[in-house]
Amino acid sequence: MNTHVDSVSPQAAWNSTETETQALLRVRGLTKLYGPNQGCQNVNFDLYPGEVLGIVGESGSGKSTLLSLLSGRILPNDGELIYIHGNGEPVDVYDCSEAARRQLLRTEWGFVEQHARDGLRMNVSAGANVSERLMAQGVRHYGFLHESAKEWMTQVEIDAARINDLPRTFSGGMQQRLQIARNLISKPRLVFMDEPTSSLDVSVQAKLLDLIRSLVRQYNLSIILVTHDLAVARLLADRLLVMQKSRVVESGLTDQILDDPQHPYTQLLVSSILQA
Ligand SMILES: Nc1ncnc2c1ncn2[C@@H]1O[C@H](COP(=O)(O)OP(=O)(O)OP(=O)(O)O)[C@@H](O)[C@H]1O
Repeated sequence: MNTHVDSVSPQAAWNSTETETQALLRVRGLTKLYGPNQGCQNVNFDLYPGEVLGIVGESGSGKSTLLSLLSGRILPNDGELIYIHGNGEPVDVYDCSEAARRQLLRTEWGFVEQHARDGLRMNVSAGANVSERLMAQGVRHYGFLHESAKEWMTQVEIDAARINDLPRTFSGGMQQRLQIARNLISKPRLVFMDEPTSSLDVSVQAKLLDLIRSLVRQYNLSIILVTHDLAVARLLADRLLVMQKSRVVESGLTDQILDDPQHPYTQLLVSSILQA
C-alpha cells in the first residue's frame, strides 16, 4: 500500500536508521506558506543516490514552491533540509550562508529550468554555456574547457561543430539538451528539474525523456522533478509525491501510485488522465 504522509514529526523522522544514514537528502517538516494552504507544508521524505523523485499535483498545489525550497532558492518558515555532501559531511542547507547554498547549486547540484532561456545565457556561445560551471570551479585551461564542452554537447546529441553558435539559433529541444549538458558537466549528484519537457512538442519530449533516463542511469544521478504530466512521471520517476493544496497527500512507488492510487485526490488525478 502507498504511504500517506504528513504525520511524521521532524524529531521522530530524524532518528537515524541504517537506511536513513545513506540518504542523499533528508527533508523534515518543510513548510513555506504564502497564505492558508498556499505554498507547501510539513513535507517529509528522504532521497537516495540514483533515485528519481517526481512531484506531481494540480496547478497551484505547491510543486514549484517545494522545488524552490529543496534547491535552497527560497527559505522555509519551518523545517529542515540536510544534504549529505560528496565529501561525506552533512550540510544543513538553511543554516549555511547564501554563498554556500549558491556554491552547492553550482557544483554538487544542478537545476534544469522549464524554459531554457532561464537556464542558459542566450548571448554567449553554446560552448561557453556548457563549460561555465567548470570555469566557476576554477578550471582555466582553454583546451580542456573546449574539449569538455564538445564532449558534453555530443553526449546530449548536439553536433559539437555548433560549439560557437548562440543558443538562440538552436531548436527548443536542443536548448533543453544544452541546458542539461551545462548542468551535468560538473558531475552534480543531485539535479532539480522543473517541468523540463513541458515547453516541447510531444515527439521532441519523448527524445528528451529518453536522454534524461539514460543519463540518470549512466551517472547514477538523483533527480527531483516537478511535472504536471503523469506520463512523464511514469517514465522518469521511481517514487512520487502527490501534492494537493500545499500538502503531500500521498507518496510511494510510481507504479503503485498510478496503478492503485489510495487518496481520493490521486484517484481523481489518475482517472482524469485516463479519460483525456
Ligand atoms: N512568491 C509568492 N508570493 C505569493 N504567493 C505565492 C508565491 N509563490 C507561490 N505562491 C502561491 O503559492 C501557491 C502554490 O504555488 P506554486 O507555484 O508552488 O504551485 P505549483 O503547483 O507549482 O503550480 P503550477 O503547476 O501552476 O506552476 C499558489 O497559490 C501561489 O499563488
